[in-house]
Amino acid sequence: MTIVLTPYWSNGVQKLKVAPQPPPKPKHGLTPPVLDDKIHAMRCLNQLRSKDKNIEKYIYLSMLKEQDPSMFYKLCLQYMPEFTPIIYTPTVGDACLQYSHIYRRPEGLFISIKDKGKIRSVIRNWPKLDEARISVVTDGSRILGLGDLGVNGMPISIGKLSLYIAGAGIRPSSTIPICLDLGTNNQKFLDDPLYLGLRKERLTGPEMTEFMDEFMHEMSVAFPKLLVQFEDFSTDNAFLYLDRYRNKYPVFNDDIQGTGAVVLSGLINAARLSSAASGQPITSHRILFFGAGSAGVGVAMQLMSFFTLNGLSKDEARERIWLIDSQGLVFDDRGPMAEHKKFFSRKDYSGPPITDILDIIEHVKPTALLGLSTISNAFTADVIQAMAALNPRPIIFPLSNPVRLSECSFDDAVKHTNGQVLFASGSPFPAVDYNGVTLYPGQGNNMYIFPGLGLGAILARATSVTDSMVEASSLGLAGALTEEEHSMGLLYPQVERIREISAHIAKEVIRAAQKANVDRSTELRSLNDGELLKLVNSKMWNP
Ligand SMILES: O=C([O-])CC(=O)C(=O)O
Ligand SMILES: [Mg+2]
Repeated sequence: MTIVLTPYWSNGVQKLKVAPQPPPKPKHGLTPPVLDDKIHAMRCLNQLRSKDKNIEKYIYLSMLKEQDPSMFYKLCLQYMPEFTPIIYTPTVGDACLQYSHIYRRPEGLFISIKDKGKIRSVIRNWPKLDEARISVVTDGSRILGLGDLGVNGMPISIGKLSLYIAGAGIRPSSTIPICLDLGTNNQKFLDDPLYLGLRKERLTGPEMTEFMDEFMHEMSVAFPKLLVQFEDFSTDNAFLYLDRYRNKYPVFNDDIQGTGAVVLSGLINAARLSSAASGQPITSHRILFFGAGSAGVGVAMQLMSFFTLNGLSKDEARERIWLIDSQGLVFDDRGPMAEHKKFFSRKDYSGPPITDILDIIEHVKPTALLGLSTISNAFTADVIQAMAALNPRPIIFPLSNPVRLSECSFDDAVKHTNGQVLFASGSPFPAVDYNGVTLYPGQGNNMYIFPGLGLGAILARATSVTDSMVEASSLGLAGALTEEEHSMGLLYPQVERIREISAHIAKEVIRAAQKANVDRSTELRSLNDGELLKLVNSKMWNP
């Protein structure tokens, strides 16, 4: 069947597909005599590759994106494994650290605490109100593992949205990077004359919540079709805002839910291989988290469904998970603790605190060790060997970003497990040759999830992003591996296939939205799976 749908980027008035207008051709004589598109792509690539510092590459690509977005996204799609570490993790981390120094021209929307009470008028200054579909919003309070970077957090919103455009075909003009300036507690920035944000201690408490309430309300009024992705808020606020707004507006938190979904997906594929080697049932996995912040607990929550999908009750699932924070194993009798840790705090242990990770491994006997601590090299040779002694194929996921904060390298994980490790990291590591075999690391980064999850939520015009939609994105990703990728021992699909993967995830997310009755594009319900996938693909913008 064919149906005519409102394009997802239109304002709803227009019912037919609108072909975007190509930019006017420059007049004769105003461009060089020979300017071939393919050769120009090579020229751009050569310029990129001639820079020896990654931050220089980042700056070059930012300029290219501004001056020639079509070329930028074309190259980005064609050279995904080369581009993502520059426009995204890990180089985007350096771009954030240095933002106030490398800044050239404004990009995105800045809303500061000084705008409280008049946020509406600031939002109204955004040039493309009708087209907005997705916004990535940060307050810079916990950028990657780099801490409070204040208004220097803007590049993270920009980087995530570049991946929405490249990876899920969201139209560039439909994206809004936002950085909220609520001050910063980063003294180095406060002392820096070049710092671009307010010189003010970071706002907390009721005034901060009032600001956020006003912001979210005005966003929903100005952009009725907008999905909001919260990014890199400090742990407490990440949970607070997700909880506060998730039933009111279409929002999700990438660090809690996106990371949770991507790790669940990798764990599903890793656990199959690990259980095949050990002969133990899938439900017997024991998962130890090193790090109990927003990402750690978000992932732990999502991993519950790994067990419940395999038949365990919620209580049984919770008992398969252990947390380590800065004081060691998290258990009830240890004393007061942050609210978000309580759910997984162990009730079955009441001895003296266990603080050493090796002692905790000895006590828990985990099959999987997940790092979300931002403590570089916390998984020492001893730790990795202890995991290998317990498991024929240990699952080790050092997930902290950027790469220098990773709990261990792929190389070390391979070496200390005699090549048996099932590995995924948050940031990219190179492949390793071990005994004549090339082993590939997984990249358990939420970049596999958020483009497809967002696209699905946008196309379904979901009123909220339900847990079932997030879970669908995760299962969609886990199921997206090809035969060849399985035979290579991969836990995640190859990133070159991002568009295909995002389309598949989006389709699953739309189905989940329909089941949960949160879809407003109800006309999509009558499509069969093939038709729905085709429709998703047809909605993608191509450079
Ligand atoms: O941006 C990334 O690479 C993943 C992420 O959300 C984070 O580390 O906060
Ligand atoms: Mg993040």
